[in-house]
Amino acid sequence: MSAHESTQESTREATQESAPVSTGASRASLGHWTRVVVAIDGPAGSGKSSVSRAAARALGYEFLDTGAGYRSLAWLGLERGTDLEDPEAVVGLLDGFDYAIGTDPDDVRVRVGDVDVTAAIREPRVSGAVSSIARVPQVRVHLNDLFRSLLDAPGRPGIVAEGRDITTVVAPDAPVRILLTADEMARLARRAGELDGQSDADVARQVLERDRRDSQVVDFMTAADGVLTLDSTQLTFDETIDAVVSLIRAAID
Ligand SMILES: Nc1ncnc2c1ncn2[C@@H]1O[C@H](COP(=O)(O)OP(=O)(O)OP(=O)(O)O)[C@@H](O)[C@H]1O
Ligand SMILES: Nc1ccn([C@@H]2O[C@H](COP(=O)(O)O)[C@@H](O)[C@H]2O)c(=O)n1
Repeated sequence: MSAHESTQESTREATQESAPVSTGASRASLGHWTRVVVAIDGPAGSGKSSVSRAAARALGYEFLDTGAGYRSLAWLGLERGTDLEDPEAVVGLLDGFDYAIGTDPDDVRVRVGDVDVTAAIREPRVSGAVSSIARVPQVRVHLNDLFRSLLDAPGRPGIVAEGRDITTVVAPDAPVRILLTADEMARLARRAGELDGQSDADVARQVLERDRRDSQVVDFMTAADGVLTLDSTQLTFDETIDAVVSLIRAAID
């Protein structure tokens, strides 16, 4: 049985459960983690961010959007007029990079220095530039250290972290690891019309190009050993949230 099939099976079983929310972790070992760490990866538009956030809310967990860290560094580079194709110049941005992100799923404001960049980091100019800084190894090491410290920080009994390499690099030993996928047409349809001022064709080009560049650095299209695959192509948004919550409950109850 492939990882994909076995996960669909476990998703089906888990979705049928109606167990109450549990914040304990009796079945899955937390390992060195101080709380339940849920790692979710996937390509652009798969629903990682919105689904992870809603799942965290449903479970009373925190939520960590790791892409916001990369986007914020790209935003800083654009503000300073840095050549983002020059790895040395990009590494220079890390010196004194004063970054903060909220992990309350109801308050995910993002700050760089004194500037609230929550909205700015979603602008197309940032989406178009972010892959250039994400390919610099020193950037990844720096941000991964930061992400790990947030995952292990005191707070709620669990945290859902989403990105591209959370299941494989940031927290390969997380008690729950999920690859959230959806086929290309579904992902593009979900993204279509989301970004003001851009045609659907431009949005599609941007999403596919970002995936192409990002997948040269980390593999987020296939599940690593032990990672559950959840294909949301045929699921509604609410069904996807339910499936993710059920997978988490099944793993920790
Ligand atoms: N199962 C689903 N069915 C329909 N729409 C969905 C589903 N999952 C997510 N969406 C919608 O798809 C859009 C993209 O979702 P989201 O921003 O969470 O994706 P993402 O994987 O985090 O993308 P990116 O990596 O580009 O930030 C959102 O409008 C979200 O509401
Ligand atoms: N774990 C991660 C998360 C993100 N990236 C890079 O950041 C970009 C923006 O991420 P979104 O989730 O907000 O779309 C993404 O395109 C990657 O370049 C990453 O490398 N690793």
